[in-house]
Amino acid sequence: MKTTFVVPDDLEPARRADDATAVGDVIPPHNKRCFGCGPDAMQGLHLQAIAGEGLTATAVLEVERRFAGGPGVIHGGILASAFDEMMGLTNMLMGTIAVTAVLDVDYAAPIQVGTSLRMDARVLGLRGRKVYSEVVAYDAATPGDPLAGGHGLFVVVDPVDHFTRANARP
Ligand SMILES: CCCCCCCCCCCCCC(=O)SCCNC(=O)CCNC(=O)[C@H](O)C(C)(C)COP(=O)(O)OP(=O)(O)OC[C@H]1O[C@@H](n2cnc3c(N)ncnc32)[C@H](O)[C@@H]1OP(=O)(O)O
Repeated sequence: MKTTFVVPDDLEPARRADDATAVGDVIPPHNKRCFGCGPDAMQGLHLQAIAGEGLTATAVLEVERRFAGGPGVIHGGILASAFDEMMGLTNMLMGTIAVTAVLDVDYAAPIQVGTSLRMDARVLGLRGRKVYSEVVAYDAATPGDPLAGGHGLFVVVDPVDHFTRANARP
């Protein structure tokens, strides 16, 4: 995979919360109306990320026709949304809330509508409030070389303070 995103080589280790979603269970949606994971987001992705060992999670995105960009292939923004959500949900296994500051996507190959896309995400480590995460996507039916990959820099926030301030803006 190619990327210009720089992951510091001296990250602090991140730790799974004691009360994190059990391995094999679906990480609960953080907001029922979330475009990425919310069951009530009618036009959303409805991602269900299964918690893995440590700070990892996996989900499958059915690449529906409504997700098309170019003819027959996924829209780049939809893939970016799915990657953002996958890393955001995986970060929640730490028991903290972190919002995206930087999102980097490597669109290595076209992803066809009608296929199933497996996404494997993991937290790479921390630097103070900064969380570095990555995600890699494969064709779920014929795994081989990754079709795309992503990195994110997330910042841990106090969710009440963050979203109260965000919603108070005129
Ligand atoms: C109530 C429960 C609700 C639960 C909801 C769960 C939702 C979440 C689920 C997830 C859903 C999916 C996810 C979504 O979709 S989240 C939605 C999309 N993201 C946002 O809306 C975030 C908007 N941005 C902000 O609110 C602020 O800018 C944040 C909070 C990110 C930082 O502002 P804050 O004032 O707090 O902190 P700081 O500015 O001191 O920065 C802190 C550190 O970070 C470094 N830095 C910052 N930006 C950048 C950058 N661009 N490049 C490189 N570095 C950057 C900065 O240098 C500093 O580093 P250092 O100097 O310490 O080394």
